[in-house]
Amino acid sequence: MSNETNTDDSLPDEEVGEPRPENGHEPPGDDEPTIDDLGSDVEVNAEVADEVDEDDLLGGLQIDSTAEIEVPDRLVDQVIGQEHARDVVMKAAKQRRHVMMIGSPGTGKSMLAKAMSELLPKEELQDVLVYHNPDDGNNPKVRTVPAGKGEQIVEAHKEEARKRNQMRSFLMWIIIAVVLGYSLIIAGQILLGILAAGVIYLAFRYGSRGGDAMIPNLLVNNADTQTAPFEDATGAHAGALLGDVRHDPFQSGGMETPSHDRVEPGAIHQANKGVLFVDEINTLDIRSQQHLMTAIQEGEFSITGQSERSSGAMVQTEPVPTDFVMVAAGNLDAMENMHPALRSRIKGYGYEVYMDDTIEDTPEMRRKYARFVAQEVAKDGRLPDFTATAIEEVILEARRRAGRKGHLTLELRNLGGLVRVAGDIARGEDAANTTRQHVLQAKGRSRSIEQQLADDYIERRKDYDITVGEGFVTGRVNGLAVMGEDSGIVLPVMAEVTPSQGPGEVIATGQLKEMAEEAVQNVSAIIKKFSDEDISQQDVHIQFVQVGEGGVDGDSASITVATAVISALEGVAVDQNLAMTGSLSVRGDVLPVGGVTHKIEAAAKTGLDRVIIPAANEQDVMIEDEYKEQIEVIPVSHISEVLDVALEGEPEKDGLVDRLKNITGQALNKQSVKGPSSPSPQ
Ligand SMILES: Nc1ncnc2c1ncn2[C@@H]1O[C@H](COP(=O)(O)OP(=O)(O)OP(=O)(O)O)[C@@H](O)[C@H]1O
Repeated sequence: MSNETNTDDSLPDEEVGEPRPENGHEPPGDDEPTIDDLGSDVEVNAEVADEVDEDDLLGGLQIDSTAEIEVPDRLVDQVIGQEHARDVVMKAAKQRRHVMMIGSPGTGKSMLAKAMSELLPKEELQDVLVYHNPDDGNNPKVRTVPAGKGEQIVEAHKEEARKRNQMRSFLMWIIIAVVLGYSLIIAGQILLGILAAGVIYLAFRYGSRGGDAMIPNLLVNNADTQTAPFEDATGAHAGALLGDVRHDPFQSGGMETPSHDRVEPGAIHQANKGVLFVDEINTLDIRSQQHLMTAIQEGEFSITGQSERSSGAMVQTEPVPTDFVMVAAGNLDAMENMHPALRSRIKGYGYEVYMDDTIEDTPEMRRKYARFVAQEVAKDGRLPDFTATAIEEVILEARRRAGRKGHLTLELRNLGGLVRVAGDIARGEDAANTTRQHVLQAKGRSRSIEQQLADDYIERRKDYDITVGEGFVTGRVNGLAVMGEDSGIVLPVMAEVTPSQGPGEVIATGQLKEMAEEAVQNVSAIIKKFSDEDISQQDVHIQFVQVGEGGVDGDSASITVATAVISALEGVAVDQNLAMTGSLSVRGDVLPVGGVTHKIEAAAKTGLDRVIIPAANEQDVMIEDEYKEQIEVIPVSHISEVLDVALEGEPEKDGLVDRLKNITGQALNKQSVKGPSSPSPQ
């Protein structure tokens, strides 16, 4: 999904409420660049087949390795997918607007923010100097000059001070010579002469410090900056974000460091005329968020000591420019928990954009993924080039990780991790190229913590034979859940239905209570419709066996809970060689859930023979070849089909299960989509 504020070109600006200018930022003009005129149509610079075979994993690229793929110079051209975000970043760079990017980790938020800094005009960059204020030592003066001038000014002051010091030294030695000469030769007082010379020396030393105090402190130096600054203030403490004034242990008596020399810039000052990037913005403390807001609003922010007990707190500079464009990033939580006024400031004066997690799998896109592999190889600088088949394997993995038919994942940081591990393996073997074999090995090695935990969990369960049940058990169903982002796990659910003293209750523990209650409510509506039984008069106990290390996503276990409850209620046993995932609607429909591929693989790894998934998810199944032979996938669209597959034997005539199983009008769809068909109970 992609969504953004105020970027729909098809609407007139007034109608969409184009953001208002702030800090003298340019109002949007008609000549805004589009992606095309800023060079979005980046084609991989290698030979492409005249007629592209739709199934060609390289999208028609005719290459032997990544060495033949040219990587574009500009970061903005290296971004894969995220067309909306790219478009927004380009507009925002032109108009100097703030941007909020919300989306999954590793989808290119900081990359785009950095790309934005490359698009900002370099000519506007400034240096900032802090001067001693002779009228008020605690209120240093601030001056702004064009980039590169700051160093020259400081050098000129240093040169002047050097000359002054030379002059003073010269004068000092003459006076010392005169005093010593007079004392020794005329007065004959050696001791007094040496003492007087020492006093003169010290007086000159202290005196010269006043000259040093005139040298300004070059707070922000953009002399060698190639692009507009990019400052990452993620997780910065107040001093690093807002600037600070160091403590001075001497404070007075001639030994002190002048206050302007103790001033340190914050990220907001260093980002002046550039981009300030803040990831997980909600993790900044409220005071910092408020100050950030002031800096955005005023375009300048004085620096003061951040620690109240330090002498730096007495110092406050004149305002220092903070004319930056802010790119705030994070996931949905970050947006909800950020300071509301800061959020509305970004909203009112900028754009909001939701990052895509996946992108449509087209030949053009696959060519860009090939370029992505080349980019990662070039960025690392040490990895052997990837062969064409190695690139194909990475693209296959991008498909698999998308978890959505016809799409490729855009969580490219993780995919880049796979590229690096594969390259490192090849490098370790001194191979000339990274091959498909290396990528396959890397897939095994670059397992996330959750994956390792899940695999370990599956191994241990095998030891105790907890999950892989032979035969049929009443009230116990193998559910499936996802740990982290990419690891499935088998999660058995147990149900027991007992008569209640008062109104019935759903008794479930921990984080899953809510989900269990909803599942039981939905199944009780269905049960009521097909039998005289009212389970609201009974206590339903639900246990999720050994949950703890991971979580269950949303209501994906609700058909599992429903099946366990029906099984317990009717005393009909459930096939233990089967796992299931799916969300249950109040009408008994089985609705789609996330992570089906990982769940199916977990069931296969655990040794189960069959797995039920929602029919709507059938297209998302991208299981590895090795599991295809091991497990039969049964897509279903109604709870009646689930019961049909999962429950043992023929139901009692006209009983609840019989009625549920025979719901008319439901197209039963139980063919296997993957693997050999194995007998499934009808
Ligand atoms: N859309 C993309 N196109 C090309 N490379 C990408 C893309 N997204 C991520 N990458 C690769 O992943 C790396 C990390 O991405 P980036 O730091 O921009 O992610 P992020 O969205 O800011 O994540 P987080 O919020 O965790 O910081 C990039 O340096 C780049 O190599």
